Amino acid sequence: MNQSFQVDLRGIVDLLSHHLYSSPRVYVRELMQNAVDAITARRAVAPSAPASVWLETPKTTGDGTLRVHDTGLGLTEQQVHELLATIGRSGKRDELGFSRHEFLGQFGIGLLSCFLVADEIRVQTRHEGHPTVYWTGYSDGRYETKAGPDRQEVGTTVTLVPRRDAASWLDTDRVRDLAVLFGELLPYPVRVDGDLITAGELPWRGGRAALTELAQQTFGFTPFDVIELNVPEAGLTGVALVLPTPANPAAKAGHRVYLKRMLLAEGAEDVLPEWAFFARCVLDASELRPTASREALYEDGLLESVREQLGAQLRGWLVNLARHDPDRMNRFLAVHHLGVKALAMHDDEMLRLVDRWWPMETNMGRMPLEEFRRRHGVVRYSANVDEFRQLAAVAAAQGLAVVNGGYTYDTELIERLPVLDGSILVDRLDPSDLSTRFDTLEPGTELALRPFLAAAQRCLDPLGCEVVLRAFDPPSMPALYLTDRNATFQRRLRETTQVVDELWAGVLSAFEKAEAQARPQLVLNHRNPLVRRIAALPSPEVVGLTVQALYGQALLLGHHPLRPADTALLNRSFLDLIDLAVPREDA
Ligand SMILES: Nc1ncnc2c1ncn2[C@@H]1O[C@H](COP(=O)(O)OP(=O)(O)OP(=O)(O)O)[C@@H](O)[C@H]1O
Repeated sequence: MNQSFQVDLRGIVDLLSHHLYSSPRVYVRELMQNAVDAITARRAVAPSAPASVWLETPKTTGDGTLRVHDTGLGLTEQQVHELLATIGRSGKRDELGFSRHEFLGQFGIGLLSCFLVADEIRVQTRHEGHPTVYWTGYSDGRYETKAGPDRQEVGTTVTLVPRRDAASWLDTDRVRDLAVLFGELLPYPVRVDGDLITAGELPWRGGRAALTELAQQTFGFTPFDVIELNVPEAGLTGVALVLPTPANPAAKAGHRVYLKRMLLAEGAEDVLPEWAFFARCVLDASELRPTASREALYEDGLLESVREQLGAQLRGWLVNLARHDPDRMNRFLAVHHLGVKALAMHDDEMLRLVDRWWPMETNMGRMPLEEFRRRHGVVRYSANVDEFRQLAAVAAAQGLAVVNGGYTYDTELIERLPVLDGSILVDRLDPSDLSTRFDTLEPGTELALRPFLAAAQRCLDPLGCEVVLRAFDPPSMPALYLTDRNATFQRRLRETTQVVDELWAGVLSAFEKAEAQARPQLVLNHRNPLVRRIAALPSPEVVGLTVQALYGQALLLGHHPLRPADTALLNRSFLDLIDLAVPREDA
Protein backbone atom coordinates (compact mmCIF):
# COMPACT_ATOMS: atom_id res chain seq x y z
CA MET A 1 0.00 0.00 0.00
CA ASN A 2 1.37 3.43 -0.94
CA GLN A 3 1.44 6.01 1.84
CA SER A 4 2.41 9.72 1.79
CA PHE A 5 4.67 11.48 4.24
CA GLN A 6 2.87 13.44 6.90
CA VAL A 7 4.42 16.82 7.60
CA ASP A 8 4.24 18.58 10.93
CA LEU A 9 4.28 22.21 9.88
CA ARG A 10 5.35 23.47 13.31
CA GLY A 11 8.49 21.35 13.04
CA ILE A 12 9.24 22.73 9.59
CA VAL A 13 8.71 26.33 10.67
CA ASP A 14 10.98 25.74 13.65
CA LEU A 15 13.59 24.34 11.28
CA LEU A 16 13.33 27.38 9.00
CA SER A 17 13.47 29.93 11.77
CA HIS A 18 16.30 28.38 13.75
CA HIS A 19 18.42 26.75 11.09
CA LEU A 20 17.76 28.21 7.69
CA TYR A 21 17.05 31.91 7.97
CA SER A 22 19.21 34.25 10.01
CA SER A 23 16.23 36.43 10.93
CA PRO A 24 12.43 36.48 10.54
CA ARG A 25 12.87 39.63 8.45
CA VAL A 26 13.20 37.49 5.32
CA TYR A 27 9.43 37.12 5.18
CA VAL A 28 9.18 40.57 3.48
CA ARG A 29 11.64 39.44 0.85
CA GLU A 30 9.76 36.20 0.19
CA LEU A 31 6.45 38.01 -0.23
CA MET A 32 7.91 40.55 -2.66
CA GLN A 33 9.68 37.76 -4.49
CA ASN A 34 6.46 35.81 -5.06
CA ALA A 35 4.72 38.96 -6.25
CA VAL A 36 7.50 39.77 -8.71
CA ASP A 37 7.63 36.20 -10.01
CA ALA A 38 3.86 36.18 -10.52
CA ILE A 39 4.11 39.39 -12.58
CA THR A 40 6.99 37.96 -14.60
CA ALA A 41 4.87 34.86 -15.30
CA ARG A 42 1.90 36.94 -16.38
CA ARG A 43 3.99 39.19 -18.58
CA ALA A 44 5.42 36.14 -20.32
CA VAL A 45 1.92 35.43 -21.69
CA ALA A 46 0.59 38.99 -21.72
CA PRO A 47 3.52 41.42 -22.19
CA SER A 48 1.40 44.52 -21.64
CA ALA A 49 -0.25 43.29 -18.43
CA PRO A 50 0.02 45.74 -15.54
CA ALA A 51 3.05 45.26 -13.33
CA SER A 52 2.88 46.58 -9.83
CA VAL A 53 3.30 45.46 -6.26
CA TRP A 54 2.02 47.34 -3.28
CA LEU A 55 2.29 46.72 0.42
CA GLU A 56 -0.19 47.99 2.99
CA THR A 57 1.16 48.06 6.50
CA PRO A 58 -1.01 48.18 9.67
CA LYS A 59 -0.93 51.97 9.30
CA THR A 60 -3.13 51.59 6.20
CA THR A 61 -4.97 48.34 6.88
CA GLY A 62 -5.91 49.52 10.38
CA ASP A 63 -6.47 45.98 11.67
CA GLY A 64 -2.88 45.03 12.48
CA THR A 65 -2.46 42.92 9.35
CA LEU A 66 0.00 43.36 6.49
CA ARG A 67 -1.26 43.05 2.93
CA VAL A 68 0.80 42.48 -0.18
CA HIS A 69 -0.93 42.94 -3.52
CA ASP A 70 0.34 42.08 -6.96
CA THR A 71 -0.96 42.18 -10.50
CA GLY A 72 0.59 38.82 -11.26
CA LEU A 73 -0.69 35.67 -12.86
CA GLY A 74 -2.81 34.54 -9.92
CA LEU A 75 -3.66 30.92 -9.16
CA THR A 76 -6.52 28.62 -10.02
CA GLU A 77 -8.13 26.59 -7.26
CA GLN A 78 -6.29 23.47 -8.36
CA GLN A 79 -2.96 25.37 -8.29
CA VAL A 80 -3.75 26.66 -4.83
CA HIS A 81 -3.96 23.09 -3.55
CA GLU A 82 -0.92 21.99 -5.50
CA LEU A 83 1.37 24.91 -4.94
CA LEU A 84 0.40 26.90 -1.88
CA ALA A 85 -0.44 23.94 0.27
CA THR A 86 2.38 21.61 -0.76
CA ILE A 87 5.68 22.16 0.92
CA GLY A 88 8.57 21.98 -1.51
CA ARG A 89 6.35 22.31 -4.56
CA SER A 90 7.07 25.31 -6.74
CA GLY A 91 5.27 26.59 -9.80
CA LYS A 92 8.63 27.92 -10.99
CA ARG A 93 10.08 24.68 -12.29
CA ASP A 94 9.90 23.28 -15.80
CA GLU A 95 8.42 19.87 -16.74
CA LEU A 96 11.70 18.20 -15.76
CA GLY A 97 11.69 19.83 -12.37
CA PHE A 98 14.52 22.31 -13.04
CA SER A 99 14.12 25.81 -11.69
CA ARG A 100 13.24 28.22 -14.45
CA HIS A 101 15.79 30.94 -14.67
CA GLU A 102 13.41 33.84 -15.17
CA PHE A 103 12.05 33.39 -11.63
CA LEU A 104 13.53 34.33 -8.28
CA GLY A 105 11.94 31.48 -6.35
CA GLN A 106 12.75 27.86 -6.89
CA PHE A 107 12.49 25.83 -3.71
CA GLY A 108 8.79 26.00 -2.85
CA ILE A 109 9.33 26.92 0.80
CA GLY A 110 9.38 30.74 0.68
CA LEU A 111 5.78 31.27 1.69
CA LEU A 112 6.36 29.26 4.84
CA SER A 113 8.71 31.99 6.07
CA CYS A 114 5.58 34.05 6.73
CA PHE A 115 4.84 31.67 9.58
CA LEU A 116 7.95 33.08 11.30
CA VAL A 117 5.83 36.15 12.09
CA ALA A 118 2.21 35.15 11.40
CA ASP A 119 -0.25 32.61 12.74
CA GLU A 120 -2.44 32.89 9.74
CA ILE A 121 -1.80 33.56 6.05
CA ARG A 122 -4.73 34.52 3.86
CA VAL A 123 -4.43 34.43 0.09
CA GLN A 124 -6.99 35.84 -2.25
CA THR A 125 -6.10 35.09 -5.84
CA ARG A 126 -7.60 35.22 -9.31
CA HIS A 127 -6.23 33.68 -12.46
CA GLU A 128 -7.48 34.94 -15.82
CA GLY A 129 -10.73 33.13 -16.70
CA HIS A 130 -11.09 31.50 -13.26
CA PRO A 131 -13.07 32.41 -10.15
CA THR A 132 -11.31 34.04 -7.23
CA VAL A 133 -10.05 31.59 -4.62
CA TYR A 134 -9.83 32.36 -0.91
CA TRP A 135 -7.25 30.26 0.86
CA THR A 136 -6.26 30.45 4.52
CA GLY A 137 -3.31 28.59 5.99
CA TYR A 138 -2.68 28.21 9.71
CA SER A 139 0.64 27.66 11.43
CA ASP A 140 -0.61 24.41 12.94
CA GLY A 141 -0.72 22.92 9.43
CA ARG A 142 -4.43 23.24 8.60
CA TYR A 143 -5.69 25.14 5.58
CA GLU A 144 -9.05 25.83 3.99
CA THR A 145 -10.26 27.22 0.69
CA LYS A 146 -13.55 28.82 -0.09
CA ALA A 147 -15.24 30.79 -2.78
CA GLY A 148 -16.11 34.43 -2.38
CA PRO A 149 -16.79 37.58 -4.34
CA ASP A 150 -14.56 37.92 -7.40
CA ARG A 151 -11.59 40.27 -7.31
CA GLN A 152 -11.82 42.95 -9.90
CA GLU A 153 -8.32 42.44 -11.24
CA VAL A 154 -6.30 39.34 -11.98
CA GLY A 155 -3.65 38.98 -9.32
CA THR A 156 -3.09 38.05 -5.72
CA THR A 157 -3.35 39.57 -2.27
CA VAL A 158 -1.55 37.93 0.63
CA THR A 159 -2.63 39.00 4.11
CA LEU A 160 -0.59 38.19 7.22
CA VAL A 161 -2.28 38.07 10.61
CA PRO A 162 0.64 38.58 12.99
CA ARG A 163 1.48 36.26 15.82
CA ARG A 164 1.06 38.18 19.04
CA ASP A 165 4.75 38.07 19.96
CA ALA A 166 5.85 38.96 16.43
CA ALA A 167 3.63 41.94 15.70
CA SER A 168 6.61 44.32 15.74
CA TRP A 169 7.93 42.62 12.58
CA LEU A 170 4.91 44.09 10.80
CA ASP A 171 5.43 47.64 12.04
CA THR A 172 5.09 50.21 9.31
CA ASP A 173 8.67 51.52 9.55
CA ARG A 174 10.16 48.09 9.74
CA VAL A 175 8.25 46.81 6.74
CA ARG A 176 9.20 49.88 4.74
CA ASP A 177 12.89 49.56 5.68
CA LEU A 178 12.94 45.89 4.78
CA ALA A 179 11.10 46.49 1.52
CA VAL A 180 13.70 49.13 0.58
CA LEU A 181 16.60 46.95 1.69
CA PHE A 182 15.57 43.88 -0.27
CA GLY A 183 13.53 45.34 -3.07
CA GLU A 184 14.94 48.74 -3.96
CA LEU A 185 16.34 47.49 -7.26
CA LEU A 186 13.42 45.28 -8.30
CA PRO A 187 12.41 45.68 -11.94
CA TYR A 188 8.72 46.50 -11.25
CA PRO A 189 7.43 49.42 -9.22
CA VAL A 190 6.87 48.54 -5.56
CA ARG A 191 4.94 50.84 -3.21
CA VAL A 192 4.64 50.82 0.55
CA ASP A 193 1.53 52.60 1.84
CA GLY A 194 1.41 54.43 -1.47
CA ASP A 195 5.08 55.53 -1.59
CA LEU A 196 7.26 54.26 -4.40
CA ILE A 197 10.36 52.55 -2.97
CA THR A 198 11.97 51.16 -6.13
CA ALA A 199 14.78 53.01 -7.88
CA GLY A 200 14.06 51.92 -11.42
CA GLU A 201 17.62 51.82 -12.69
CA LEU A 202 20.64 49.95 -11.36
CA PRO A 203 22.67 52.61 -9.52
CA TRP A 204 25.94 51.69 -11.23
CA ARG A 205 24.37 52.60 -14.54
CA GLY A 206 24.25 56.21 -13.36
CA GLY A 207 27.22 58.59 -13.52
CA ARG A 208 30.16 59.11 -11.23
CA ALA A 209 28.12 61.11 -8.71
CA ALA A 210 25.59 58.28 -8.39
CA LEU A 211 28.42 55.82 -7.78
CA THR A 212 29.99 57.94 -5.08
CA GLU A 213 26.61 58.18 -3.40
CA LEU A 214 26.15 54.43 -3.70
CA ALA A 215 29.53 53.83 -2.04
CA GLN A 216 28.68 56.27 0.73
CA GLN A 217 25.29 54.72 1.31
CA THR A 218 26.28 51.08 1.19
CA PHE A 219 29.73 51.09 2.72
CA GLY A 220 30.19 54.57 4.18
CA PHE A 221 33.26 55.62 2.19
CA THR A 222 34.14 57.67 -0.87
CA PRO A 223 35.95 55.25 -3.14
CA PHE A 224 39.53 55.73 -4.28
CA ASP A 225 38.34 54.49 -7.66
CA VAL A 226 35.47 52.59 -9.22
CA ILE A 227 35.99 49.53 -11.40
CA GLU A 228 33.22 48.38 -13.67
CA LEU A 229 32.41 44.66 -13.47
CA ASN A 230 30.83 42.52 -16.17
CA VAL A 231 30.51 38.76 -16.48
CA PRO A 232 27.99 38.10 -19.28
CA GLU A 233 27.84 34.32 -18.73
CA ALA A 234 26.51 34.96 -15.22
CA GLY A 235 24.35 37.90 -16.29
CA LEU A 236 26.47 39.92 -13.89
CA THR A 237 26.98 43.66 -13.81
CA GLY A 238 28.21 45.86 -11.03
CA VAL A 239 31.09 47.83 -9.64
CA ALA A 240 34.06 47.27 -7.40
CA LEU A 241 34.72 50.24 -5.14
CA VAL A 242 38.36 50.63 -4.17
CA LEU A 243 38.77 51.43 -0.48
CA PRO A 244 40.32 54.80 0.31
CA THR A 245 41.90 53.50 3.54
CA PRO A 246 43.96 50.39 4.37
CA ALA A 247 42.06 47.14 4.80
CA ASN A 248 43.08 44.05 6.65
CA PRO A 249 43.78 41.43 3.98
CA ALA A 250 43.08 38.64 6.46
CA ALA A 251 39.56 39.88 7.22
CA LYS A 252 36.93 38.60 4.81
CA ALA A 253 35.44 41.42 2.82
CA GLY A 254 31.66 41.75 2.59
CA HIS A 255 30.10 42.52 -0.76
CA ARG A 256 26.55 43.55 -1.55
CA VAL A 257 25.07 41.04 -3.91
CA TYR A 258 21.72 41.13 -5.69
CA LEU A 259 20.27 38.16 -7.54
CA LYS A 260 17.84 39.12 -10.25
CA ARG A 261 17.74 42.54 -8.61
CA MET A 262 16.63 41.26 -5.19
CA LEU A 263 19.13 41.71 -2.37
CA LEU A 264 20.79 38.42 -1.50
CA ALA A 265 23.37 39.57 1.03
CA GLU A 266 24.83 42.76 2.39
CA GLY A 267 28.05 41.01 3.38
CA ALA A 268 28.61 38.22 0.86
CA GLU A 269 32.07 36.72 1.00
CA ASP A 270 33.94 34.80 -1.66
CA VAL A 271 32.73 36.88 -4.59
CA LEU A 272 36.22 38.19 -5.29
CA PRO A 273 39.47 36.27 -5.10
CA GLU A 274 41.21 36.48 -1.74
CA TRP A 275 43.86 38.92 -2.96
CA ALA A 276 41.32 41.58 -3.90
CA PHE A 277 40.93 42.70 -0.28
CA PHE A 278 41.12 46.36 -1.29
CA ALA A 279 37.72 46.47 -3.02
CA ARG A 280 34.07 46.13 -2.04
CA CYS A 281 31.58 45.13 -4.71
CA VAL A 282 28.00 45.91 -5.41
CA LEU A 283 26.68 43.63 -8.08
CA ASP A 284 23.66 41.98 -9.55
CA ALA A 285 23.66 38.60 -11.28
CA SER A 286 20.85 36.77 -12.97
CA GLU A 287 22.47 33.35 -13.39
CA LEU A 288 24.16 32.74 -10.04
CA ARG A 289 22.24 30.52 -7.66
CA PRO A 290 21.32 31.22 -4.06
CA THR A 291 21.44 28.70 -1.23
CA ALA A 292 17.99 27.74 0.12
CA SER A 293 18.11 30.51 2.72
CA ARG A 294 18.78 32.98 -0.10
CA GLU A 295 21.35 34.60 2.12
CA ALA A 296 24.48 33.31 0.39
CA LEU A 297 25.64 32.21 -3.04
CA TYR A 298 25.66 28.57 -3.94
CA GLU A 299 29.25 27.46 -4.49
CA ASP A 300 29.34 25.96 -7.98
CA GLY A 301 31.46 26.05 -11.12
CA LEU A 302 29.82 29.26 -12.31
CA LEU A 303 30.61 31.08 -9.06
CA GLU A 304 34.20 29.92 -9.32
CA SER A 305 34.45 31.18 -12.88
CA VAL A 306 32.83 34.48 -11.82
CA ARG A 307 35.44 34.89 -9.10
CA GLU A 308 38.22 34.31 -11.62
CA GLN A 309 36.79 36.75 -14.12
CA LEU A 310 36.18 39.45 -11.53
CA GLY A 311 39.77 38.89 -10.36
CA ALA A 312 40.97 39.38 -13.94
CA GLN A 313 39.00 42.63 -14.18
CA LEU A 314 40.53 43.97 -10.98
CA ARG A 315 43.98 42.92 -12.10
CA GLY A 316 43.34 44.68 -15.41
CA TRP A 317 42.56 47.84 -13.48
CA LEU A 318 45.83 47.59 -11.58
CA VAL A 319 47.87 46.95 -14.71
CA ASN A 320 46.16 49.84 -16.45
CA LEU A 321 46.81 52.12 -13.52
CA ALA A 322 50.47 51.18 -13.50
CA ARG A 323 50.76 51.78 -17.24
CA HIS A 324 48.82 54.98 -17.61
CA ASP A 325 48.70 56.67 -14.24
CA PRO A 326 51.84 56.01 -12.16
CA ASP A 327 50.93 58.81 -9.77
CA ARG A 328 47.65 57.16 -8.87
CA MET A 329 49.38 53.81 -8.65
CA ASN A 330 51.75 55.25 -6.09
CA ARG A 331 48.85 56.69 -4.16
CA PHE A 332 47.09 53.34 -4.26
CA LEU A 333 50.17 51.60 -2.90
CA ALA A 334 50.68 54.24 -0.25
CA VAL A 335 47.30 53.14 1.14
CA HIS A 336 47.31 49.41 0.42
CA HIS A 337 50.99 48.42 0.41
CA LEU A 338 50.75 46.15 3.43
CA GLY A 339 47.93 44.15 1.94
CA VAL A 340 49.56 44.06 -1.48
CA LYS A 341 52.79 42.86 0.13
CA ALA A 342 50.99 40.20 2.13
CA LEU A 343 49.56 38.85 -1.12
CA ALA A 344 52.85 39.19 -2.94
CA MET A 345 54.17 36.51 -0.58
CA HIS A 346 52.17 33.99 -2.64
CA ASP A 347 51.04 35.83 -5.75
CA ASP A 348 53.65 36.53 -8.43
CA GLU A 349 51.56 39.21 -10.06
CA MET A 350 51.44 41.17 -6.82
CA LEU A 351 55.15 40.60 -6.31
CA ARG A 352 55.79 42.14 -9.70
CA LEU A 353 53.69 45.11 -8.66
CA VAL A 354 55.72 45.60 -5.48
CA ASP A 355 58.99 45.12 -7.38
CA ARG A 356 58.06 47.69 -9.96
CA TRP A 357 56.24 50.29 -7.88
CA TRP A 358 56.78 50.18 -4.16
CA PRO A 359 59.57 52.54 -3.12
CA MET A 360 61.74 50.68 -0.60
CA GLU A 361 64.05 52.38 1.83
CA THR A 362 67.67 52.00 0.70
CA ASN A 363 70.87 53.72 1.71
CA MET A 364 70.85 55.36 -1.75
CA GLY A 365 67.40 56.91 -1.29
CA ARG A 366 63.91 55.45 -1.65
CA MET A 367 63.32 53.52 -4.85
CA PRO A 368 61.48 50.43 -6.13
CA LEU A 369 63.50 47.23 -6.22
CA GLU A 370 63.44 47.08 -9.99
CA GLU A 371 65.13 50.46 -10.19
CA PHE A 372 67.56 49.43 -7.46
CA ARG A 373 68.62 46.43 -9.57
CA ARG A 374 69.01 48.56 -12.64
CA ARG A 375 71.33 50.90 -10.79
CA HIS A 376 73.19 48.57 -8.45
CA GLY A 377 72.83 45.04 -9.81
CA VAL A 378 72.66 42.73 -6.84
CA VAL A 379 69.80 43.35 -4.39
CA ARG A 380 71.85 43.49 -1.20
CA TYR A 381 69.66 43.87 1.85
CA SER A 382 69.85 43.94 5.59
CA ALA A 383 67.22 41.86 7.29
CA ASN A 384 66.40 44.15 10.18
CA VAL A 385 65.88 47.83 10.70
CA ASP A 386 68.52 48.18 13.45
CA GLU A 387 71.20 46.64 11.31
CA PHE A 388 70.21 48.88 8.42
CA ARG A 389 70.27 52.01 10.57
CA GLN A 390 73.72 51.18 11.88
CA LEU A 391 75.29 50.15 8.61
CA ALA A 392 73.47 52.22 5.97
CA ALA A 393 75.77 55.25 6.13
CA VAL A 394 78.95 53.21 6.45
CA ALA A 395 77.95 50.93 3.57
CA ALA A 396 77.00 53.93 1.43
CA ALA A 397 80.39 55.49 2.14
CA GLN A 398 82.01 52.31 0.80
CA GLY A 399 79.79 52.53 -2.32
CA LEU A 400 77.76 49.53 -1.19
CA ALA A 401 74.03 49.89 -1.93
CA VAL A 402 71.81 48.22 0.68
CA VAL A 403 68.01 47.85 0.90
CA ASN A 404 66.36 47.98 4.29
CA GLY A 405 64.56 44.64 4.40
CA GLY A 406 63.54 45.11 7.99
CA TYR A 407 59.94 46.19 7.47
CA THR A 408 57.07 43.72 7.47
CA TYR A 409 57.33 41.22 4.59
CA ASP A 410 60.23 43.03 2.87
CA THR A 411 62.96 40.45 3.45
CA GLU A 412 60.68 37.61 2.38
CA LEU A 413 59.65 39.50 -0.73
CA ILE A 414 63.24 40.30 -1.68
CA GLU A 415 64.15 36.65 -1.25
CA ARG A 416 61.22 35.69 -3.48
CA LEU A 417 62.34 37.96 -6.36
CA PRO A 418 64.22 35.21 -8.27
CA VAL A 419 60.81 33.55 -8.76
CA LEU A 420 60.01 36.38 -11.18
CA ASP A 421 63.28 36.11 -13.03
CA GLY A 422 65.98 33.53 -12.36
CA SER A 423 68.71 36.02 -13.23
CA ILE A 424 67.88 38.33 -10.31
CA LEU A 425 70.62 38.18 -7.69
CA VAL A 426 69.80 38.84 -4.06
CA ASP A 427 72.28 38.78 -1.21
CA ARG A 428 71.79 39.33 2.45
CA LEU A 429 74.33 41.77 3.81
CA ASP A 430 76.66 40.13 6.28
CA PRO A 431 78.01 42.94 8.45
CA SER A 432 81.37 41.26 8.71
CA ASP A 433 81.78 41.53 4.93
CA LEU A 434 81.84 45.28 5.37
CA SER A 435 85.16 45.30 7.18
CA THR A 436 86.83 43.66 4.18
CA ARG A 437 85.98 46.85 2.27
CA PHE A 438 87.67 49.13 4.80
CA ASP A 439 91.20 50.40 4.11
CA THR A 440 94.08 48.92 6.04
CA LEU A 441 96.65 51.32 7.49
CA GLU A 442 100.10 52.09 6.10
CA PRO A 443 102.55 49.43 7.35
CA GLY A 444 104.53 52.13 9.17
CA THR A 445 101.49 53.56 10.95
CA GLU A 446 100.29 50.09 11.77
CA LEU A 447 103.63 49.18 13.33
CA ALA A 448 103.62 52.34 15.42
CA LEU A 449 100.11 51.60 16.70
CA ARG A 450 100.85 48.01 17.78
CA PRO A 451 101.21 48.83 21.50
CA PHE A 452 97.91 50.73 21.41
CA LEU A 453 96.18 47.85 19.67
CA ALA A 454 97.60 45.34 22.15
CA ALA A 455 96.30 47.42 25.10
CA ALA A 456 92.90 47.73 23.46
CA GLN A 457 92.75 44.02 22.74
CA ARG A 458 93.68 43.14 26.32
CA CYS A 459 90.75 45.10 27.72
CA LEU A 460 88.21 43.45 25.38
CA ASP A 461 89.60 39.93 25.54
CA PRO A 462 87.37 38.94 28.46
CA LEU A 463 84.35 39.84 26.30
CA GLY A 464 85.43 37.68 23.39
CA CYS A 465 85.73 40.65 21.03
CA GLU A 466 88.53 41.25 18.55
CA VAL A 467 89.81 44.80 18.06
CA VAL A 468 90.92 45.88 14.61
CA LEU A 469 92.08 49.23 13.31
CA ARG A 470 91.00 50.36 9.84
CA ALA A 471 90.38 53.58 7.96
CA PHE A 472 86.87 54.11 6.66
CA ASP A 473 84.22 56.69 5.90
CA PRO A 474 82.40 58.47 7.39
CA PRO A 475 85.21 59.86 9.54
CA SER A 476 82.67 61.00 12.13
CA MET A 477 82.12 57.39 13.20
CA PRO A 478 84.72 56.30 15.75
CA ALA A 479 83.93 52.61 16.00
CA LEU A 480 81.73 49.93 14.52
CA TYR A 481 80.74 46.65 16.13
CA LEU A 482 80.51 43.96 13.46
CA THR A 483 79.47 40.45 13.95
CA ASP A 484 79.09 37.75 11.37
CA ARG A 485 75.75 35.96 11.38
CA ASN A 486 77.17 32.57 12.08
CA ALA A 487 79.27 33.91 14.95
CA THR A 488 76.21 35.60 16.47
CA PHE A 489 74.29 32.36 16.30
CA GLN A 490 77.12 30.38 17.85
CA ARG A 491 77.57 32.93 20.62
CA ARG A 492 73.84 32.89 21.51
CA LEU A 493 73.92 29.12 21.43
CA ARG A 494 76.82 28.97 23.88
CA GLU A 495 75.12 31.46 26.18
CA THR A 496 71.90 29.47 26.14
CA THR A 497 73.73 26.20 26.79
CA GLN A 498 75.03 27.71 30.00
CA VAL A 499 71.62 28.53 31.41
CA VAL A 500 69.45 25.56 30.39
CA ASP A 501 69.34 22.15 32.05
CA GLU A 502 71.71 19.35 31.18
CA LEU A 503 69.44 17.54 28.77
CA TRP A 504 68.81 20.64 26.67
CA ALA A 505 72.44 21.66 26.88
CA GLY A 506 73.32 18.27 25.38
CA VAL A 507 70.83 18.75 22.55
CA LEU A 508 71.98 22.29 21.83
CA SER A 509 75.66 21.43 21.89
CA ALA A 510 75.05 19.26 18.84
CA PHE A 511 74.59 22.51 16.89
CA GLU A 512 77.83 24.03 18.12
CA LYS A 513 80.50 24.14 15.49
CA ALA A 514 84.06 23.77 16.73
CA GLU A 515 85.43 25.63 13.72
CA ALA A 516 83.09 28.60 14.13
CA GLN A 517 85.52 30.62 16.10
CA ALA A 518 84.97 33.88 14.22
CA ARG A 519 84.73 36.50 16.93
CA PRO A 520 82.75 39.73 16.69
CA GLN A 521 84.92 42.70 15.84
CA LEU A 522 85.19 46.20 17.15
CA VAL A 523 86.52 48.12 14.17
CA LEU A 524 88.15 51.39 15.26
CA ASN A 525 88.21 54.08 12.61
CA HIS A 526 91.60 55.63 12.18
CA ARG A 527 90.06 58.48 10.19
CA ASN A 528 88.20 59.58 13.28
CA PRO A 529 90.06 62.33 15.18
CA LEU A 530 89.02 61.03 18.61
CA VAL A 531 90.34 57.55 17.83
CA ARG A 532 93.66 59.08 16.76
CA ARG A 533 93.86 61.00 20.02
CA ILE A 534 93.10 57.87 22.03
CA ALA A 535 95.72 55.95 20.08
CA ALA A 536 98.25 58.59 21.10
CA LEU A 537 97.49 58.35 24.85
CA PRO A 538 100.51 57.36 26.90
CA SER A 539 98.64 55.43 29.63
CA PRO A 540 97.52 51.89 28.68
CA GLU A 541 94.94 52.14 31.48
CA VAL A 542 93.22 55.17 29.99
CA VAL A 543 93.43 53.54 26.55
CA GLY A 544 91.63 50.51 28.03
CA LEU A 545 88.87 52.65 29.55
CA THR A 546 88.21 54.68 26.42
CA VAL A 547 88.23 51.62 24.18
CA GLN A 548 85.74 49.95 26.51
CA ALA A 549 83.55 53.05 26.32
CA LEU A 550 83.73 52.99 22.50
CA TYR A 551 82.83 49.30 22.59
CA GLY A 552 79.76 50.02 24.71
CA GLN A 553 78.68 52.89 22.50
CA ALA A 554 79.07 50.79 19.34
CA LEU A 555 76.95 48.05 20.91
CA LEU A 556 74.23 50.51 21.84
CA LEU A 557 74.25 52.25 18.46
CA GLY A 558 73.87 48.94 16.65
CA HIS A 559 71.07 47.86 19.01
CA HIS A 560 73.02 44.73 19.83
CA PRO A 561 71.83 42.81 22.87
CA LEU A 562 73.81 43.62 26.00
CA ARG A 563 74.98 40.64 28.05
CA PRO A 564 75.45 41.11 31.81
CA ALA A 565 79.21 41.30 31.25
CA ASP A 566 78.74 44.08 28.67
CA THR A 567 76.50 46.08 30.99
CA ALA A 568 78.94 45.71 33.86
CA LEU A 569 81.82 46.85 31.64
CA LEU A 570 79.87 49.82 30.34
CA ASN A 571 79.09 50.89 33.89
CA ARG A 572 82.62 50.56 35.08
CA SER A 573 84.26 52.37 32.18
CA PHE A 574 81.71 55.17 32.39
CA LEU A 575 82.26 55.75 36.12
CA ASP A 576 86.03 55.42 35.81
CA LEU A 577 86.09 57.97 32.99
CA ILE A 578 84.06 60.40 35.11
CA ASP A 579 86.42 59.72 37.95
CA LEU A 580 89.34 60.66 35.71
CA ALA A 581 87.63 63.75 34.39
CA VAL A 582 86.54 65.20 37.75
CA PRO A 583 89.45 66.44 39.94
CA ARG A 584 89.64 64.79 43.38
CA GLU A 585 89.06 67.04 46.39
CA ASP A 586 92.21 65.86 48.11
CA ALA A 587 94.37 66.45 45.01
N1 LIG B 1 1.75 36.07 -5.09
C1 LIG B 1 1.67 34.91 -5.75
N2 LIG B 1 1.06 34.85 -6.97
C2 LIG B 1 1.01 33.69 -7.66
N3 LIG B 1 1.49 32.52 -7.22
C3 LIG B 1 2.09 32.50 -6.02
C4 LIG B 1 2.21 33.68 -5.22
N4 LIG B 1 2.84 33.34 -4.08
C5 LIG B 1 3.11 32.03 -4.18
N5 LIG B 1 2.67 31.50 -5.33
C6 LIG B 1 2.81 30.12 -5.79
O1 LIG B 1 3.10 29.31 -4.70
C7 LIG B 1 4.27 28.56 -4.94
C8 LIG B 1 5.03 28.35 -3.65
O2 LIG B 1 5.57 29.58 -3.21
P1 LIG B 1 6.83 29.62 -2.29
O3 LIG B 1 7.16 31.05 -2.00
O4 LIG B 1 6.60 28.72 -1.14
O5 LIG B 1 7.97 28.96 -3.17
P2 LIG B 1 8.73 29.46 -4.45
O6 LIG B 1 8.58 30.92 -4.61
O7 LIG B 1 8.31 28.60 -5.60
O8 LIG B 1 10.24 29.07 -4.11
P3 LIG B 1 11.18 29.67 -2.95
O9 LIG B 1 11.08 28.73 -1.83
O10 LIG B 1 12.51 29.65 -3.59
O11 LIG B 1 10.67 31.03 -2.66
C9 LIG B 1 5.04 29.36 -5.92
O12 LIG B 1 5.91 28.55 -6.71
C10 LIG B 1 3.94 29.98 -6.77
O13 LIG B 1 3.57 29.10 -7.80
